Amino acid sequence: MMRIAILCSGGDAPGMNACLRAVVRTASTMGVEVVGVRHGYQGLLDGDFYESGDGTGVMSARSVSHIIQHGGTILRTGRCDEFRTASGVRKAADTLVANNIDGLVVIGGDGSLRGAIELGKVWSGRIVGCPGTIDNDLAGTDYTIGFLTAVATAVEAIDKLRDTAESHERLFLVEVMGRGSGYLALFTALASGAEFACIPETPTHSAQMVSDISVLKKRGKASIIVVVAEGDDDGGIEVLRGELEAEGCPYPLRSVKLGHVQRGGSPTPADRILASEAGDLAARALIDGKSGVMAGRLAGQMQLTPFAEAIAGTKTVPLEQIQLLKRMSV
Ligand SMILES: Nc1ncnc2c1ncn2[C@@H]1O[C@H](COP(=O)(O)OP(=O)(O)OP(=O)(O)O)[C@@H](O)[C@H]1O
Ligand SMILES: O=P(O)(O)OC[C@H]1O[C@](O)(CO)[C@@H](O)[C@@H]1O
Repeated sequence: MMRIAILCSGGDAPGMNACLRAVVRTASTMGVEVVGVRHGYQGLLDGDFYESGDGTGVMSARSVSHIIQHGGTILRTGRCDEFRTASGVRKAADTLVANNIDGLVVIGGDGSLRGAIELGKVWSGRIVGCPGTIDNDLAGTDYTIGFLTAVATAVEAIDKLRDTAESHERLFLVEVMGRGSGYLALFTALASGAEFACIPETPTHSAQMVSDISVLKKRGKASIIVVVAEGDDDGGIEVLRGELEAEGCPYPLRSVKLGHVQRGGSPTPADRILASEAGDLAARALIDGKSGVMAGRLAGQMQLTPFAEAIAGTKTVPLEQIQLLKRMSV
């Protein structure tokens, strides 16, 4: 009987559970045993398996009942420094061999897929990835699992901040996550009606911003929301706040970091469906003999993309949406 393992790695993302459920159920239906690995790659180093009750670590279709709606991951996740070393990767491979594992599904972001590439160099088993990260920084999929939920969470927070901004006639700087990508900031800004998005992909000029903000003030805008990506080139939300103040920003300023709030919570239906489709495709592909590929959805079509292409950094925020935000902020 074929045996595959599954782990979640990197930051948790809403929909990881839905993806896990899909892998377990599709594989079980195809007569393949699924062993859950806890705490990401650290679990491979430690032989830390899902607590199945019988010591096998095997996840049945019932073990993933009613998790589709929950954020986080029942397998736990993690960032593992030892796995970044050659000896760590070797140790992980040894665990897989010792447990007769034929294939591995990795749910995680670009770092997790880099790790999968390294593992594939020393382990003869097959590896398939699913894009689980709120950053949306992987090519080979329009959206990563968790991204749209994180956008929804940030938008909900900004809707509340807008009430205060409007009542006090203030400008709020709101920092969102996204690591080196501006996707989360740009989509959050578009969906919340924010006036500006400061993202790593475009230069942030505080003097120009104050000039634009002053025009909006004259046009009668009571409040301004500026969404700032954590990876913005200007140096972060507090640096930008200081610059806007120094340049004579015509509104009183407040700054809010949304932080890890964006990572948690129940996945949206769109994320649950994407996660289910990706997990199902990953399981079928692995059982079919595929390896070194990530399951994603591009323009409505589920497809497999080689790891190297998925992490190549070729995915850029849509320029037309940057322009759309400008046209909406008048
Ligand atoms: N170059 C690499 N070689 C070996 N392992 C790696 C490499 N890069 C990352 N990893 C492993 O993958 C883990 C997860 O990577 P990382 O922390 O970058 O998160 P991620 O998968 O990009 O997810 P997220 O986008 O949510 O942060 C790392 O902690 C490490 O164990
Ligand atoms: O949870 P940690 O380890 O602090 O990592 C935070 C990072 O993880 C992410 O949430 C997901 O990659 C990034 O947006 C953020 O920069």
